[in-house]
Amino acid sequence: MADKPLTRLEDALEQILGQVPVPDASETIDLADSLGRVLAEDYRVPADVPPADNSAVDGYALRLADLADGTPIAISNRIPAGAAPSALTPGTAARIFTGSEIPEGADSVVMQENTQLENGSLSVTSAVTLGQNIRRRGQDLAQGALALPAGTRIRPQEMGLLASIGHAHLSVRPRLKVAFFSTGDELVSPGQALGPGQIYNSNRFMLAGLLAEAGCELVTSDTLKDVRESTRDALQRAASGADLMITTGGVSVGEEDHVRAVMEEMGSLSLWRLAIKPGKPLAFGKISGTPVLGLPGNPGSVLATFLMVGMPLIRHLQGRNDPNITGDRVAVNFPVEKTSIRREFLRVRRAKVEERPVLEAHPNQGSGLLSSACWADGLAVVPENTTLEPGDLVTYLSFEELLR
Ligand SMILES: Nc1nc2c(c(=O)[nH]1)N[C@H]1C(S)=C(S)[C@@H](COP(=O)(O)OP(=O)(O)OC[C@H]3O[C@@H](n4cnc5c(N)ncnc54)[C@H](O)[C@@H]3O)O[C@H]1N2
Ligand code: MOO
Repeated sequence: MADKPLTRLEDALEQILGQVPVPDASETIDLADSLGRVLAEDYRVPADVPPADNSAVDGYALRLADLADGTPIAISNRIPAGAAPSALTPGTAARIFTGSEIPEGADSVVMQENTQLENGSLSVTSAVTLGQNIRRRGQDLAQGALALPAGTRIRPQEMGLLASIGHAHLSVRPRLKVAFFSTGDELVSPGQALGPGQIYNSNRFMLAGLLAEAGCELVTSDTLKDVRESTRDALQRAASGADLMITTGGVSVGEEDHVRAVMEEMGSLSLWRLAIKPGKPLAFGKISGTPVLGLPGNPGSVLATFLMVGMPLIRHLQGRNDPNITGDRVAVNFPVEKTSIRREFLRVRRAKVEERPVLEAHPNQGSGLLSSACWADGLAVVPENTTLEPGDLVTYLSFEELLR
């Protein structure tokens, strides 16, 4: 398998997503708890929002024609928000407030700053147009329209919108259950003293953060020794309780790289080695039917491969319908002098030079490093077999967009 050409990222994603059916389970939750969840069904609008024409300002509701001769008009009514107004007496105005329903017979609202009151009669001090300051019934959402389709990930604005159409409970996809394993004899948990040859396990914590941002439930987070049998046992045991398993490390070519070897041994390794940098040794397969994404061990590679491969897989498994991530085209302010057959993801930061956006690259792009990942706000995509000169445009993917 090592001799096979490296797989292009698009082909890898197509292969991975093609092997993984979207689960169709759902559960009912309170609207208040729905942030970050994914709608399991379409939500339609049961009744117009807003339910009636209402005022956009504090002022006076009147009939435009009654202003024609310029004489002041009497104020016949007062309509606080929440009241059901009676019809406007012809030739008069009604005191009205932002959000109050427009009384029948009124066709315009004048802001109170553009009026004068004298002896209880109203004069208008600026030009009025028909219908001004009236928010029409159904202008936000018309009855019967699709408010939000199944597959929508709920942000605060979706919570507000679902509340505005009266839903206290929602049908959502169950949170994706993810089992995570970091592998490596050298790994020690922060808080303990480092012995010779040891390093702190950073992937475990970075993955916990990434999975939380992605709205997943972390059902297992274990650290495995570089031992074939225990790696196999741990993955087999976790498979039944997880929708997805993610590992870091152990996917390269060394004899201590057991994750890939276990997948291979069990006949479930369907993808290995991608034409991306960092992240070449990424492996994908299934164990007891559960997808396993084997990310390389280097922490910089973990971040890039989680964002570029893990996130599309997670979105797919969550049944999400969001549009593809396209990024922005931004000029680089650095050269890339050496070509590579692997598409490269550089840790970059968006900056401005003479008011024009440019990308700066961190000088140290080593895949073992996280300092450059913390400095950066996104990834610049250098296509395969490409050199760049300052000023050339590349695709910039912000971490924010990638984790959406
Ligand atoms: N002969 C070859 N050697 C390597 C190749 C290759 O093609 N041929 N590929 C290199 C590339 S690229 C990568 S990436 C790494 C990936 O190797 P593994 O996925 O097997 O990862 P490990 O060897 O287990 O670890 C790599 C590196 O990352 C450190 N690490 C691992 N886990 C953690 C963790 N949880 N927290 C912090 N750091 C971690 C580990 O100590 C190693 O330094 O292989 C290259 N080699
Ligand atoms: O693929 Mo490795 O992640 O380049 O260092």
